[in-house]
Amino acid sequence: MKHYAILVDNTSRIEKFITRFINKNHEQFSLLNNKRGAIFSSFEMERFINQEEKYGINKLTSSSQSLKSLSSGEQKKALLHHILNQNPEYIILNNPLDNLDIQSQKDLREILHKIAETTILIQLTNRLEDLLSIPSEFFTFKKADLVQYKDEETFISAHEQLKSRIQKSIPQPLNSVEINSNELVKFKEVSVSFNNKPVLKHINWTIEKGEFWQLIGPNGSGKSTLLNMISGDSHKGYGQNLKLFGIKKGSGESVWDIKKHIGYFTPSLIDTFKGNYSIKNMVISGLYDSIGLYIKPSENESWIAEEWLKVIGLLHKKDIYFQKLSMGEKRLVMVARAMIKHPPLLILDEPTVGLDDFNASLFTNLIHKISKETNVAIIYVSHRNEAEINPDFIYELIMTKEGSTGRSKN
Ligand SMILES: Nc1ncnc2c1ncn2[C@@H]1O[C@H](COP(=O)(O)OP(=O)(O)OP(=O)(O)O)[C@@H](O)[C@H]1O
Repeated sequence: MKHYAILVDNTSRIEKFITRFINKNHEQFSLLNNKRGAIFSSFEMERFINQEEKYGINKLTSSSQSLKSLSSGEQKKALLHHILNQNPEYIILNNPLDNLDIQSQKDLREILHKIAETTILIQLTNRLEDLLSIPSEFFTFKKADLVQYKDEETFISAHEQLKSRIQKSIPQPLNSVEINSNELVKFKEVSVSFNNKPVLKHINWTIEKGEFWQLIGPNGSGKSTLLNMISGDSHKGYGQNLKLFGIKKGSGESVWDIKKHIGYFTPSLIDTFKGNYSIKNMVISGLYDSIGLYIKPSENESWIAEEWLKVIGLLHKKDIYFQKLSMGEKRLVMVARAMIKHPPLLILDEPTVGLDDFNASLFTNLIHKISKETNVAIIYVSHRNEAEINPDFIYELIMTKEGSTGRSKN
């Protein structure tokens, strides 16, 4: 049985490619047109979440917890379970390993190996390191062009060196944000549960100025829950022994007081910027923590935004609408926007998910430079060990039945 690997990048029209399978009019894969297929993809997950929100139908789990509130890894596992139950004749796997913890990645590779005996697998991946060992046919799909390689060796050697570097130094801020406390975040004996399900147990974690932390832990261990308590998006931080920038959470500060000290980026944040904003104005809006820019920027603000655009290599596109950029370019702009004021704390939640090798190397090189050239503290969450990411410390969540406990490591 033949299996297929297709290397995609951030220019690939993946949705269109997949739609052809759904509509059963794929010229290159016409042998699948009369077979029953399934799609393991974040697009498909979004479809199930929308269905639940609009019609209250949850086809993926039997639990009362909403699909949307499942962690990203839990969502993927629920979708996989649903697909396998349907015994499809072929499965399209769109970046199947993204969002999964290390053990779950291993488990998924094994499961796919087993079902490959009876099910045709078509793996779309934007990271070469994620290639499954099963495929016998190798392609690239860039923009809308599908190109086949004669064998695996030719395919791998054609794509190994996709790396990029940022040459310019990180610009200094126009004004520095003053914080009196050296301790930016301090969790002391913090425990959290959702509907009586314990998630975090006795968390003690202190982040000081300028420190670079990677937060790790299995799917569902509470990483995003911890970050949401810091960034102000979760009420779970109130009534707890949690200090942010030297002030106890819940002692009268507004969400905006906290947000102005934090730069935050997670890929889903991009969806909140739907208006027609030029990328230069997008970067400037980071000075105001606003979505869109409602004032005429000063000369200095305009200058510093252009300095940032030079760093990320997009000055020539400064007047282009953000919506028109590629996925990799959008993420660089979002980091420039988060960093323009040099917030004391930069939070990055699975920032490279969905990026191709070239854009992931550019993105992680930018994070590396920020950590070396500024005094901004960073919390970085990822299941991948990206080459450029060298944190000073690791905070690891270890799952137990009573909730995850945490430990710090250098
Ligand atoms: N609003 C909610 N209601 C119920 N349970 C929730 C809610 N939000 C989160 N949870 C649960 O809390 C646990 C921790 O979720 P969280 O998203 O913090 O995990 P995570 O470590 O970020 O996981 P992943 O690596 O998969 O992204 C999960 O089991 C999740 O289902």
